[in-house]
Amino acid sequence: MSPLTELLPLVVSGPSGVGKGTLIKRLFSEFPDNFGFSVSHTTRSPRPGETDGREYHFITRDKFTELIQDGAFIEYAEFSGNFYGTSFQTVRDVARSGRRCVLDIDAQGVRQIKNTDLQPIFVFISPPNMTALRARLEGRATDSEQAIQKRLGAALKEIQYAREPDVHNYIIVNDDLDNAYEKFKRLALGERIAGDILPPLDD
Ligand SMILES: Nc1ncnc2c1ncn2[C@@H]1O[C@H](COP(=O)(O)OP(=O)(O)OP(=O)(O)O)[C@@H](O)[C@H]1O
Repeated sequence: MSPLTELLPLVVSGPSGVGKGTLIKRLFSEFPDNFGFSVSHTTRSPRPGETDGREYHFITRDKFTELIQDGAFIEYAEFSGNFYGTSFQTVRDVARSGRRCVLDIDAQGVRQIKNTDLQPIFVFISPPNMTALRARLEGRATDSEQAIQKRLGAALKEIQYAREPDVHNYIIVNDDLDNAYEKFKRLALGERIAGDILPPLDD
């Protein structure tokens, strides 16, 4: 197994509610010294309890635009009026601290990363089916029914993109959480794992 410091960044993507955050959180709590999260930049205001540099780097719109012009971002996007982006510098800082960088990124971001010279490992976290995905979004109780509908629509697009050849190096189906975590952990630690196959989402 190669030392973690030599490992390429790990890009984790998958539909909202599939359990990316859950898997990443568990990995970080089991291996607090081995992994580093890439903290994104955003123009949105901090929510109560959020600290600059921890959840996000909070910056102004002018500064964000300046960074875009400087080519500072690996990927960026605008959601409901705010910009969010991952800078090359953030990923480099994590690597310099001797940790493997883990990025939680949507399909649009995956497309953008593919146009850079960063050559990460791409892992797609898939729901076992759409019914389970809806149940998780409802169970999390952070979204209105309308927002859940929107997330499910976006999920179908994420999954369609994941079906295209050569987009992801690995697929992990998050059905039973412990099983999925075991695979995710081994992959993150640099082992070669037998990935799963994308399930048909026809229910
Ligand atoms: N294997 C699983 N079985 C059942 N529930 C799960 C499983 N994995 C995660 N969950 C639950 O599903 C909900 C969504 O998980 P989580 O917030 O980690 O998703 P996410 O992919 O990070 O979403 P987002 O992209 O919106 O941040 C949480 O309530 C979590 O506890």
